Amino acid sequence: MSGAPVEVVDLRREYIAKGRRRDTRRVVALDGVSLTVEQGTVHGLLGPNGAGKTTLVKILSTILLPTSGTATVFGHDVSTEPMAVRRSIGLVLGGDRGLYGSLTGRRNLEYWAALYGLDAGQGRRRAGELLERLGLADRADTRVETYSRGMKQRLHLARGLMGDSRLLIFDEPTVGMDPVAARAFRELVRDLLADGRSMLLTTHDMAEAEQLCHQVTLIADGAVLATESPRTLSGWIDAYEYVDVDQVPGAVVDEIALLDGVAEVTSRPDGGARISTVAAGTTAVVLRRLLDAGVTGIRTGRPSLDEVYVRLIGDRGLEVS
Ligand SMILES: Nc1ncnc2c1ncn2[C@@H]1O[C@H](COP(=O)(O)OP(=O)(O)OP(=O)(O)O)[C@@H](O)[C@H]1O
Repeated sequence: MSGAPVEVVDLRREYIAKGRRRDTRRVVALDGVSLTVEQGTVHGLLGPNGAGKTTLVKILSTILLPTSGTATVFGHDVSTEPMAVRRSIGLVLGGDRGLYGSLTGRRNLEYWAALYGLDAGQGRRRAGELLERLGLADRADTRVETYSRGMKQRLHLARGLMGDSRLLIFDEPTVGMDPVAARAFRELVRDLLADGRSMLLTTHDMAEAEQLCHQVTLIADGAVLATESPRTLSGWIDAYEYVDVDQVPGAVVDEIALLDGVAEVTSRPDGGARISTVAAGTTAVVLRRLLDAGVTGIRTGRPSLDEVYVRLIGDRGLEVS
């Protein structure tokens, strides 16, 4: 059966969370998510902590079932054809999950090769190639518990590539990597693309998404805000700035709050304020007004990505429950 590498339609996933006094609470981790990963592309899932990224990855890798909606991998439904889905994907999780610390890197890979159905000779060959490819050859025969975080991350990558899968799913692939390893990862992604593979990766990092992805789905509170090219998204994000002032007269604040491109002014009890701007060029106008009014103690900056998400949700009138 053929189909896009990933097709998700109106996907919902709820968790029943247990409270302290045996009461239960329903947590909606995904709420009507739809997205498509096109053949031969890298698709990013970008969102703050708790957005639902890992839940989506787990559903696509058949670790979790959806509450409702559908998800298919190359046309195979994750709920009804999990074995076919598993054969098509290579999953790369981060951290210590799934690594055997008391075994060497090479033994870990050979073990997974057997799970992927490779015979011993093929497994040894493939493990050797991947250890070389990922810069782990000189530590291949030492125990994984002695590896740094970045080395473990590279071993995870090797594991995901053991099965020769057409779709690779990476959960926060470069967390813990040093810049050299992160660059090697980007090169690896390019090689995999040239090889005709498709990829889905989760990240908190807009710069990484920009360098790697063809399309990025911005997700917050379990809902899709937008699927765009990374260039468009970073344009939206770059438009957000803020100006912090130590002391500012109320009349000046009121005037600035009415300017086009000023999203919000929050006054602090100590007489200071944060002026949040959203349109390119607005910060310069705000600074001029402040200087004209004789205000000193001014600092400008950019909000964190998480703060930008909150603003994007508000500014674009998106209802996220
Ligand atoms: N097993 C669980 N039981 C209850 N709630 C859960 C469970 N797993 C996740 N959640 C909740 O579901 C929501 C989505 O979590 P998820 O881990 O998918 O987000 P995420 O985007 O991957 O976040 P992070 O970047 O922190 O990993 C969060 O509110 C989280 O607290």
